[in-house]
Amino acid sequence: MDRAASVEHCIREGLLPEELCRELRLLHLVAGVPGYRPNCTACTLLACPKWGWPALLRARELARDAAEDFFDEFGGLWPETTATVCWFPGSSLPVHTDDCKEYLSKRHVSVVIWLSSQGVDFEGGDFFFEVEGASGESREVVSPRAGNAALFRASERHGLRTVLRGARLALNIWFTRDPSAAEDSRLLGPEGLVLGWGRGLSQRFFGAGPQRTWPEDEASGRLAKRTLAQANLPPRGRALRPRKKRSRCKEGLQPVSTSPLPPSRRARLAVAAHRKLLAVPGSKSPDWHGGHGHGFFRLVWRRERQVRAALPRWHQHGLLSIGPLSSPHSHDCGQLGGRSSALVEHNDYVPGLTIARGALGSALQRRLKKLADGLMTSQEGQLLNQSMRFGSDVPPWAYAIVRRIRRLRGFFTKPRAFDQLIARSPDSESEKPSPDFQQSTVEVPERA
Ligand SMILES: O=C(O)CCC(=O)C(=O)O
Ligand SMILES: [Fe+2]
Repeated sequence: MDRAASVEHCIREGLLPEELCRELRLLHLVAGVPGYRPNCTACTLLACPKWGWPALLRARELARDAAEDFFDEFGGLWPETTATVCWFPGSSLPVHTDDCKEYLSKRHVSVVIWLSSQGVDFEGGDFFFEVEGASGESREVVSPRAGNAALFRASERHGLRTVLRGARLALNIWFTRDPSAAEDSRLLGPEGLVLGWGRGLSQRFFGAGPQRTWPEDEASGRLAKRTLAQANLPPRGRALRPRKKRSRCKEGLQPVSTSPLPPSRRARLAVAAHRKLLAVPGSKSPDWHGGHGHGFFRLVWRRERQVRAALPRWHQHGLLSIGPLSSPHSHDCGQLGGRSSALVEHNDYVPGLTIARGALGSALQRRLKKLADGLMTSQEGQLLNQSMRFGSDVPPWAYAIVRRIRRLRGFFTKPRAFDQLIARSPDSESEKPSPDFQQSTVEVPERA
């Protein structure tokens, strides 16, 4: 019997080497922003600063090889979204499938690689598959360990039990069989160039999201220290010293804010991360003699140059499934004009919004339309029906639009981070709410 037809998932031990897990933990620490789910931070490949790309791309390739091998789809899977997600206490994910929405329907295979270990870095947070057997449904529970991975079809039912303590970090990679939905077209398209490459210095170090505006909180401080302790960085100053491990688990769930670190702390962490990532083993880097700031800037610049120079090579070797960097990304916008209302969807379970084209007055409308068109154009220039962005994939000005929508309508009952932007065409079929996700939808009437 065909293996793929009989076995739908597997756990691969040691898919990522410890060194790579460490790099990704550091990257998340520097570039993660609130998003994806309540009590989570996320860092997507699209919006992460480009010095983080090599680690993410390497991990992505290992995941792709493993998935193509296991599902016997050699050369057939394209990465659709790559993101690290950190689950803090109180976060969980009920039984779901990863293709349960229209805008997720291009996801065909899921790979989750854990970057931290249960019992060491966090408590709770078991991963499980819901498997159907002769005697009804049962759960196959997996204890996440750093470097191990779950490979499964996106249509398979699975979930994540509540995290009770610590920080549970994972790398999610969803694959599609449709190359036009591959994330690389966005990575090197105008959107990626704006988000991933960044303009100002701080964008280049931390990513383009709103991370600079969130205040510090205790949970991210703890995560920072633990991650740094695990990363074996040379201690430098107080912020980098590992803390004693906490011996007792706190009773019950601790509600936490998932705010990332303030700029000063992030800068120190970024410096530490770069020292680790860019250091040539066994040699003293002369770049550091100029002191922290100066040497750091030069290292970032050098890493960026390396990434930029490597892009054609990566592309040539099939690491990037896209056209040349300079390919024009244009299409006929005319057919999209004349929309009169926007659907703003407020989803109770997954915090976020769906924004369609139109409405909101002419200036915002133009910007929103531009964003939506950018998000909803495939590599071939075709318009997609829906598209989703979260965390720092959402440009800061789009956050401003959402704040304005909030003020305008006042329909948000709870303050929440706008961490997901779902742009979809008004022509797309309205989706049926999945039983796993509660939704409420609000029509925003056209403004005069
Ligand atoms: O982190 C995990 O173990 C699973 C996460 C998951 O299923 C998801 O994000 O869809
Ligand atoms: Fe999932």
